[in-house]
Amino acid sequence: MAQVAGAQMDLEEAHGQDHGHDHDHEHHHPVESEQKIDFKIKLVLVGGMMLITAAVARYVFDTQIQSDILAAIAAVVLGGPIVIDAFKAMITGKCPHDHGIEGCDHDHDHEGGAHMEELVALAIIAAFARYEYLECGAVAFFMLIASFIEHRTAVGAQQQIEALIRITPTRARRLLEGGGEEEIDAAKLEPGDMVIVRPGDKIPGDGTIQKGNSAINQANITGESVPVEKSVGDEAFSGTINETGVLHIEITRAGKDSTLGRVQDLITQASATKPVVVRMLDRYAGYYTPVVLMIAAIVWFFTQDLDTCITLLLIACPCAIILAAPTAMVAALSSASRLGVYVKTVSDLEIARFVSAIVFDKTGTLTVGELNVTKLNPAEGISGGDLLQTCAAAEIGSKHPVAKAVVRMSTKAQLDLPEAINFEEVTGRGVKAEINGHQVLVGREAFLEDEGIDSTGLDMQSSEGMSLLFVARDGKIMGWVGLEDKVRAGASVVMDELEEFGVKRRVMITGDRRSPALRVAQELHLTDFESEALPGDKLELVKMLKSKGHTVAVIGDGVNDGPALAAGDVSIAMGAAGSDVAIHTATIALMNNNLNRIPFLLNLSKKTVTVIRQNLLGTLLYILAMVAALFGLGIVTPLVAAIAHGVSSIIVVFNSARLVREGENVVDHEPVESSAPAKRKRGIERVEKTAPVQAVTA
Ligand SMILES: Nc1ncnc2c1ncn2[C@@H]1O[C@H](COP(=O)(O)OP(=O)(O)OP(=O)(O)O)[C@@H](O)[C@H]1O
Ligand SMILES: [Zn+2]
Repeated sequence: MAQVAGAQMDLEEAHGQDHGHDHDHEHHHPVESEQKIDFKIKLVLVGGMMLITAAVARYVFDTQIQSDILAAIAAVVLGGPIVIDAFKAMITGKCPHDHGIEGCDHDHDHEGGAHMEELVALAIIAAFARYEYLECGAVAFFMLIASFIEHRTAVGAQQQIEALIRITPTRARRLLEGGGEEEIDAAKLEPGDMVIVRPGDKIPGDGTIQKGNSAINQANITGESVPVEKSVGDEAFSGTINETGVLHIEITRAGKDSTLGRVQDLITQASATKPVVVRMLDRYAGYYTPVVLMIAAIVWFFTQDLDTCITLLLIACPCAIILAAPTAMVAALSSASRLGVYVKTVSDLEIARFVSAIVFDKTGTLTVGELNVTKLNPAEGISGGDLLQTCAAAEIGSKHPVAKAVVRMSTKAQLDLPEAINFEEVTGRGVKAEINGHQVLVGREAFLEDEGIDSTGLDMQSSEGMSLLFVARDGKIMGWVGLEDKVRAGASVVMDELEEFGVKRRVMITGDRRSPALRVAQELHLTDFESEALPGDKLELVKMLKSKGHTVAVIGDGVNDGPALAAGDVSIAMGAAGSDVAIHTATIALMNNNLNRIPFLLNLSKKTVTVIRQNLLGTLLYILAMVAALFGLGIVTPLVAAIAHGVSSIIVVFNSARLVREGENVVDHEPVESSAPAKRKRGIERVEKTAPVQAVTA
């Protein structure tokens, strides 16, 4: 009980952060279902009271007539809707157990072909026909209670979708060109609009901060508990909460196109997909009801005892079986999304527990991806300033982390950058541009070599552990720029957890040089690494690992690694918030950059499957025990069966709800952790002796 309440609190909290003006909005679907559920609650309360009164009346009065009249009314009040729903379902072929999501066709798919209320409806009718009103009412009562609990707990798919709809911003304050501001519907925002967001307000769309700085609580989207400091030039996401400062934001994406909109799509899609077990059950579902009815008919033929038949129908009603997998899946999806992990189809969640090899990208995945220029090594006759200036001028058009680092450094050094023309970027290799009439090349050593540039004369002594950019002008080498990156905080802990989980090969592949790659590989206890890789090599690596029988997960930032991501059995895009590519190419979108979400995901997968198995096995045992008790001992009556039926569904729902709490102990690390360069070299030696790291190709 407490667990489920806790989960609901989380959802509620997300709602509670709605400061002020967002409250009075209307969303037709949740409102509709709320009404339905409210009505059901009243029904259950009224009916339940009458039943209890009827049961008491049976003992108080000498005759049974008073009790019977009350019980009959209760039976009609409680059982009526169930019988009507079941009839409707039989006629339309739709599952009566709708989750209240309007226009969501997947509902009846969800429950498969087994219309779980048909058998109960039949039992209700049979009991009513035999004047067993009290039993009849009790059956319906427990049935309603069970379905009510399913709806109310966080296990209801709808709960999760509702929570996301609640965080959708509804109002925005748009800045007018002539000064001043107007309040408009957030849905009416368009790219290019400038909005003002005050502390406590929700950010109405994705956009870039143009003025001000603030701490932004992004927990809604990225699952990071700690607010993120943002200032001019940073990206802000729809539905996140501005905590401290006043911001002017230029909208880049609004409504459905925003990160929030995409996340909502992902959740809706994911809860419409089916786990493998359910697909299997579906195949036989169509036969289930007829078979049970036949058995009941045979039993009746031999025993002539309608009570036994009614009891049998109740025992055989597969509510708990039908709830077993979907409730667990939805609970797991919801705890994943709380940590910023969005799974597109539930089968990915099932596969994740088998992962035995993981391929990581280096830059931006295992490392922070924010490089720093730490050394300039100009060739003879070239000044350091000239080298950096030329390099930065050529790189200004590139979005690669190395390019950003070089440009940032040149700004710091207050260099004026001449304009580059005929800029061209060769993916994973480097850039070409014309600067002040000179042909400039910047990139990896092999890139310059291919262009016929000789870099052998350069001093390479101090390049150990650094990423290098080689710069050439008019066919002559100018020198290299040395850059360094930091390994992500907590990455080595994550690697240890992965090893413990059974991920035998933890492989890094990078386009970078061998020396910095080796450094990262050793620092993180990776099993293999491949350096100086070309974009196509990632795909080859994934294929190779698969051919060795591994279930492979690929983790990247979605840039340049689309094919490799697509080839993985599971693919995870890191830092997917704000990146359309990443959300589209990967099967799992990780909205933040915390590597600790990976072991969490693998463990969640394992636990989810365990919970599903517990649910199924437990239910089967319960059914067998009930059947044995019915025929062997004759101690099971319709009333007992009705209670047991409701209880079994409730147990399944609560067991699944345990998954909602998964990941509550996942802590986010401080964003940056650095290893002091001086210690590093000695470190390498030590690690090498204890944990040999081999190149993949070897
Ligand atoms: N815009 C660029 N300017 C200069 N060099 C580049 C550029 N893009 C790529 N390179 C060179 O090509 C190499 C490989 O780039 P790539 O993007 O494939 O990998 P990476 O960023 O080094 O690492 P990872 O593969 O781990 O993300 C880089 O290390 C760099 O030397
Ligand atoms: Zn049932």
